[in-house]
Amino acid sequence: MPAVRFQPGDTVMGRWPGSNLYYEVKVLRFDPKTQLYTVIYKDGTELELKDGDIKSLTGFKQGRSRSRSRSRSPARTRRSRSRSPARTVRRSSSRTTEVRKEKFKEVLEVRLTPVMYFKIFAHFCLILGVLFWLLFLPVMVLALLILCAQEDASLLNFPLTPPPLHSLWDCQVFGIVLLWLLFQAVLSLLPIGKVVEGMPLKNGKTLKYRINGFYALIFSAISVGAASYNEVDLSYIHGHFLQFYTSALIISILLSVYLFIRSRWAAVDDLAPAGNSGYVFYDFFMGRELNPRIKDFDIKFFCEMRPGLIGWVVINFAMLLAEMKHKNLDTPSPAMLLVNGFQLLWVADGLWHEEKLLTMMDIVHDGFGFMLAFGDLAWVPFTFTCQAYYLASHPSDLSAFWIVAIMIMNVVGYYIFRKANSQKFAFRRNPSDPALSHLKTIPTATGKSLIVSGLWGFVRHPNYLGDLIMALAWSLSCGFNHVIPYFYLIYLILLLVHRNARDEHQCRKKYGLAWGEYCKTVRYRIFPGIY
Ligand SMILES: NC(=O)c1ccc[n+]([C@@H]2O[C@H](COP(=O)([O-])OP(=O)(O)OC[C@H]3O[C@@H](n4cnc5c(N)ncnc54)[C@H](OP(=O)(O)O)[C@@H]3O)[C@@H](O)[C@H]2O)c1
Ligand SMILES: CC(C)CCC[C@@H](C)[C@H]1CC[C@H]2C3=C(CC[C@]12C)[C@@]1(C)CC[C@H](O)C(C)(C)[C@@H]1CC3
Repeated sequence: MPAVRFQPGDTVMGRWPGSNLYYEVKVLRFDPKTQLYTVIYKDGTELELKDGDIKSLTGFKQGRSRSRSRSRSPARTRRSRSRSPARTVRRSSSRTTEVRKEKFKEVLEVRLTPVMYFKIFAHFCLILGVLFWLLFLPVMVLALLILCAQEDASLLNFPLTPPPLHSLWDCQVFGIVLLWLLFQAVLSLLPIGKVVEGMPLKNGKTLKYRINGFYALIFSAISVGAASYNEVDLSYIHGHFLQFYTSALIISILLSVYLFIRSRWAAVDDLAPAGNSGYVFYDFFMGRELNPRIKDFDIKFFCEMRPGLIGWVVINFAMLLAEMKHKNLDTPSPAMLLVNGFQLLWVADGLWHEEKLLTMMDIVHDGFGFMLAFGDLAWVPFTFTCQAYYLASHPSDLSAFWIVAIMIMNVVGYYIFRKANSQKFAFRRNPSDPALSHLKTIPTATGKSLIVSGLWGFVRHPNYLGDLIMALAWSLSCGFNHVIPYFYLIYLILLLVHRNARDEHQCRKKYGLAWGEYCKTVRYRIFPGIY
């Protein structure tokens, strides 16, 4: 049994339930049976806290120099936090009521400052913003798909006539999507491929992941090929594309609700840094739990890499067959072949390097909520396929010159993307790797260094640049008749510019002056000479 660290009367720092905020509290007693401390906050609130939620004043002050957000009064920020079911709140005595009245007066006085008005306004905007994205994203994908299928796929055709609701639903399609998810889940659980450890979590532990994405791609390709060979008509996907989207959307909503509900029972250490504000819609959108798992099955890792990504290439193939069928072609058009080939390469590359995803912010930092569930299961397979969907019903006659130019562009983009990602990964794993000894570096106070030559000395995010060059090649394959095939490129520019800002903010915090020096040496973020 662990020793009792604190005695009645000790002043310590207690975590406010469901948040990462600590306040000064007094220990009232310790219950050896439940192993809980009863503590009293300055506003008279009595709570029972676990040992792990209490820090000594000295220990906390040392930690606080790292995190400055924890010294406010709980009464001022209580509305933004949720309560943990594991703990009980007791407020009873008249003394408590008196203290609370006093505190309420103080709170009102504080709230009436312009800063507090601004904060309330900012929170209000945040909730409105999240509600907007929750409704807007699914509708936008639907609009994109409707537009893509129209003979004249011009944006000028807005507003679109929405299809009748019942036409968006098909039980059989829903069943196929469920089967696809199940098939991919079974493949991911097969005892093939190595098992690796993820990055250390807040509590110092690591999770294990089975890396077999590339095998899953091969298995899926063989299964789809066999189905097609046995005259299963894959162009059915093209004919029922809206219904497929609706099914994926419904599943992503159900999954997000499940994730949100189960997060109520998650331990504090399992929660993501963002997504635990106490605002229901915001937390639902961002995701509360960092790595939700059912036994060893990691739901986030699975969704990020499997059903959507592999689904993307299967849908592309279905569009290729649909193009041949509808246009009575013996072979697919060159544009369709380019799009299929380029995107298959991108997906295969991602699955080949699946392990690297474990170090990315999506896995290490972001919670798994509606944004990623919808993103992985609906956004990726139904917007990333938009070029193939477009080509299935719109011609793009490419001259031999264009075909070669586009292929060169994709090769250049892929080279930059792969080389930059692999170089950084190898350098992080072993900075003294002899193969990287030619690279110039800047040391940082954390002990890690930053590469400042080669691709990482050209721009600060060469991997983003490579990705964008490839996206441009994919879009150019569809010609210049409509802007719709450029949707992916526009999305990627916005996403990567935002991601770059987020990443640079983190790096500035992590590396301080060294990051400043890196930015001075390598002036442009993504586009040389422009941004
Ligand atoms: N198609 C899509 O939808 C999509 C969306 C997002 C991302 N992506 C792709 O995913 C790939 C990974 O992107 P990511 O967003 O995870 O960012 P990333 O560029 O792979 O990682 C950024 C991190 O790299 C390290 N770093 C930065 N500059 C460095 C330098 N000069 N030397 C050494 N290390 C340095 C820093 O972390 P540490 O110092 O802590 O190691 C930084 O936080 C990219 O190729 C991107 O294009 C694709
Ligand atoms: C508007 C939204 C709903 C946006 C949703 C975005 C996410 C679906 C993407 C954000 C980062 C993306 C990403 C991959 C998949 C899609 C995202 C999660 C990725 C895992 C695909 C495989 C690649 O090789 C990759 C590892 C580079 C890539 C990383 C980023």
